[in-house]
Order: sequence, then C-alpha cells, then structure tokens
Amino acid sequence: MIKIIKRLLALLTVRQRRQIIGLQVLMVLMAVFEVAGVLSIGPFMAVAMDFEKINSNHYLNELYIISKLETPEGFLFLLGGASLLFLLIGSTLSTITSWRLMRVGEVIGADFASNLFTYYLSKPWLYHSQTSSSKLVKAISTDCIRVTQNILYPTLQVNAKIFLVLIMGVSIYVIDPVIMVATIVIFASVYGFIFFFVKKPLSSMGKSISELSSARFKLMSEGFGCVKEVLLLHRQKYFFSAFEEASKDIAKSQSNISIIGVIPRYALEFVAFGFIIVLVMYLIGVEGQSNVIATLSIMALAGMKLLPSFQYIYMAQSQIRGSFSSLEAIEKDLLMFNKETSNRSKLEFSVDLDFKRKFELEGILFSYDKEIKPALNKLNLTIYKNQSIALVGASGSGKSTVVDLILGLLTPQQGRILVDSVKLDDKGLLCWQKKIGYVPQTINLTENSIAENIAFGIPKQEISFQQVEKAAKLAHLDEFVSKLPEGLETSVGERGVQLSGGQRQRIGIARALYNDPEILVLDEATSALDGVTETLIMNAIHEFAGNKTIIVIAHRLSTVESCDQIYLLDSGEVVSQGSYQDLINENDAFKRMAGKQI
Ligand SMILES: Nc1ncnc2c1ncn2[C@@H]1O[C@H](COP(=O)(O)OP(=O)(O)OP(=O)(O)O)[C@@H](O)[C@H]1O
Repeated sequence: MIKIIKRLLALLTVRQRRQIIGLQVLMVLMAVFEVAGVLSIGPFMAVAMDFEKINSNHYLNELYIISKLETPEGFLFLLGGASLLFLLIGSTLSTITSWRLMRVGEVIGADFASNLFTYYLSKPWLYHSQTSSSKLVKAISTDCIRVTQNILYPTLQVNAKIFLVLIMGVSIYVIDPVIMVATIVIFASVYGFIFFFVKKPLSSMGKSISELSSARFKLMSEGFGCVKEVLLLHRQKYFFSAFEEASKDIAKSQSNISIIGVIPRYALEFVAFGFIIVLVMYLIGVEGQSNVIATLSIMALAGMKLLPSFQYIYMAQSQIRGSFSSLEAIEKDLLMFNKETSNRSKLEFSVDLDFKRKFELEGILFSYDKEIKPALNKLNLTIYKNQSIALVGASGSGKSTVVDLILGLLTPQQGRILVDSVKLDDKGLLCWQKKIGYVPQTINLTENSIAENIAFGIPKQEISFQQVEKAAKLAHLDEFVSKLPEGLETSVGERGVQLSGGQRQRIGIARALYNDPEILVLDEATSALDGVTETLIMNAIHEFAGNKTIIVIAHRLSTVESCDQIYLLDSGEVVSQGSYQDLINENDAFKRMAGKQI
C-alpha cells in the first residue's frame, strides 16, 4: 500500500499533492468527530439506564454541575443532544470528505488522460511509426479510468478509513484494551487470511483484463479501418468472434474481481455475530450485568463504523491489485511527461532560421532499426531555393524517409542537415517546419467543415477565409466546392468518407498551401487523382516554380518531367541525378521506369 501511495504521489504535480494533504486534514477531522459521536453514546446510555450514575460517576457529576441543569431528565436530554450533534458533524464531514475525494480523484484522473494525450501527440514521428495507435488510445481512455477509479480513488478512501480505524482503535483501547486487541486481531486476521489467497489471482486477472482490452481496441481500429475489405470479403465473423471472446473474458475476470471484493462481507457477518455474543459474556464477567449496556452501546456503534471500514480497506486492496497492470501501463509515460514538461519549461526556446540559398543532406545514415539494413546510407542531396526537385526510385528505396528527414520528423543517426550552411537542430526546427507545406500519401480528414480541414488545427474563429479560398482555388477545389450547399462550410463525414479519394487529396493539397509555405513537399500527392486533374494540379504546382521550393515524390514519371532536378534512389542511396532528359539518356533503370525502350 505504501509502495502504491509512493508511486501515485510521484505522478502528481505539486498542486495535486497539496490538495491530497488538505484532504488528509479533513479526514482526521472527520474521524475525530465520528469517534466522538460513537463515544458520547456511552454516558447517555449509562444515565438513561440509571440516574444514580450522575452522582456515582465523578466526570458525569462534574458535567451535571457545569450544565446547571436542575433535573436528571434535562441532563439526559443534553447528553443525547450532544451525542447527536457529534454524529451529525461527523456525518456531514464524512459527506464533504467523500465529495472532495471524488472530485480530487476525478480531476487527477482527467489530468492523467490529458497529460498522456499531450505526451503521445508530442512524441516524434519515429515513435508513432512504430507504435500501435490502439495501444495509445487504450492507455488514455481505459487505463486512465481504471487507475482513477480502481487505484487512486480507493487509495484516498482507504487512507480516510485507516484514520477512522486508528482513532476508533485508540479510543476503544482506552475504554478496554482487551476488546480493542481482540477486535483488531479477529477482523484483521479474517481479512488478511482471505487476501493472502486471492492476491495472486487478482493480479493475474487484472493483467489479463489489460491485455484483452488492448486486443479489443486493436480489433476495433482494424475492423473500422478496413471496413471496406471486411464487407467485401465478409470477414465480420473473424472480427466479432475475437471481440466477443475478449469481451466475455473481460466480463468474467471483472466479475471475479468484484466478487472477491465482497466475499469477506458474508464471512464477516457470521464472525461479527459470534464476536458480539462473546463480547456480551465477557462484559458481564468483567463489569457485571448492570454496566454492560453503556459499553455495549459504544461497541455496537463502533462496530457499525468499523466493519464497513474494514470491508472497504479489504475491497480497495483487491480492486487496486486487480487494476495494477493499468498503473504499470501508464506510469512510465506519465513520469516521462512530467520530466519533459519541467525540462521544456527550462530549456525551450527557438531561433530563426533563414533559407535563402540551399539546404543540404550531408552523409546521412538513418536506420529505423539498428538490427536491419539502414533505410538511408551515406546519402547526399542539395536542394537550391526555388528549385523543383523529384525523388524517384523503386518502392522501399527510401524516398519517404528522405522526405521525413527534410520535414524534421526524423533525425539522422549520422550526417547533418544544413540550411544555408547552418545545422538544423531542435532550436531551429520550429522555424524550419513553419516554412514547409506537406501533402502526405494518405490524407486524413477531421469531422469538420472543408474550411476547417484546409486550415487544419486552427480554431474556427481564427481561420482566415481569404487564405482558405486562395488555397482551395490553387488545389482546384473551387469548382467542386461551388456545387456544395454550404460551400467551404460543408461538413465532411467521418474521416472524409463522403468525399472521393481525389477530392480528399485536393483538400490535402489545399491544406499544405494554406500558410503559403516557402517549401512544398508532395509525397505521392496526386496518386488518387484522375489524369486530367493530376495534370491540372501539377501544372498549378509547377507554376510556383521560381517562387517556391518544390519537392515531389512520384511514381508516375510524367508528373516530374518539368522538375529542375531528379534524384534516383536505390537502397537508400542516390544512384543518379539530373534533369529528366539527362536521366533518360544516362540511366537504364530510369528509362525503364519511364516506360521507354532501352
Ligand atoms: N516505420 C518504419 N519502421 C521500420 N522500417 C521502416 C519504416 N518505414 C519504412 N521502413 C523501411 O525503410 C525502407 C525505406 O522505406 P521508405 O518508405 O522510405 O521507401 P519509399 O521509397 O518511400 O517506398 P514507397 O515508394 O513504397 O513509399 C524500407 O525498407 C522500409 O521497409
């Protein structure tokens, strides 16, 4: 438990830790009043059973004199009222504490989810290209909730209960140490005994819930992502059988964890009955029959408070154990987020980077995986400002990797990228990336209007419609948009399914042009367009020649004919370069790619 508290505390901000300390103070207050309420029932019951107690008991006699009441009935009324008041304050504080616990727990859980989302969105491209997005979605949406509801919140509640048990225990010890020791030993050993046997199955069930949830997220993202193929090939069964199986196993483990959490309650009801009978006999033996009621009232009320606390402490332990794998799944990433955020606030600054003449890739070596052959090997490339260049080569030759390096999304393991002879590093990256407009192979659209998709990631009220219209015109979207009922305000469906591939690609091109970038990078950007539209768009793009630096990856060589320089890549190296005609004349592989006779 202490280990878990330490691990949870390590994930919290200073403000959150202060909130938790504030809560602990509230918990102590709550426990003190609850115990005062319980203990105050003793004098009330003693006087109610026998008014003589006011004279025979020194403390009651003092109180009676101070109260200045004239009748024992009035004094009894005062004792009852005081007892009720303590219980009322205790219950009110209990409600406030529970409300604060829930609020703080939920807010911390929400912070965990936001922090993880921010952390994953800021991770480099290499991380995303090698990590399953369903794993990240599961961490944010499922693991964060499990950590909040099944670990954080129970841990905070357990602390409250432990305070109550401790203060109640000390008070009972003062009244009768034998009863206190017997209570703790009997109940703690019943719970401890059961927990000893269930802790291992709880951990393994928790782990399997975590793994099965991952599998379900994967199935959902694959099923919806390939829905066309699923429908066409009638592979629904494969997806829903696997999903159903995982869901059933999750339900089984979850219900087992829940039942393990409540099992001792039934066992304890039996033990508690036996304990009361033994207690009555013990009290009669020690205090005599007439004195039993007052002590028994205190014990009964204390039991009413203690039993649910014991039960909760046990249940929380089993819940925490059952969800521990979720904490393990997000702990490392949350710690990294906290570390990076504090480092960033100290270090982050960016510098301006001028691009007036050229940028160079010099002796670049890049490997996605150290174990396998590098994707780029000692690659050299120089691109002059306002030139248009093309990267061509067989599939897997390294074209997209070169583009990702130019975009600053990948960092070479060896070699340098120089912008006007200045090394491109973290400080200059932001400025460099602002100069670039990029059209990827696959255009992903958000469920917003066409205008919002073109401006991408800019709040609606900050979008420049002038820039949107200009970009849409350059991407030859204007004719299509003019036929839509709401023009650029028309919403596109989920991931753009209401649009054709060509229309999506044109929105992607307009997106790249929105900021009027100095450098335009097109990675197979016109592959989904029909021949006529492709020519129209490529002509429009080549119209920028002399005003923008254009980098194109294309399989159809007709689209790169007018580029100033073409680089032919093979196995991560530039094997030939020159104008289209130079390469046709000099390189057989290029000639073959262009469909010419050798
Ligand atoms: N995320 C990745 N993880 C591991 N290896 C990768 C990754 N992306 C690409 N590769 C490998 O790097 C090499 C170059 O890939 P790259 O995508 O740059 O080629 P390409 O010429 O753009 O191919 P295509 O024309 O098919 O898009 C290939 O061998 C590929 O398998």
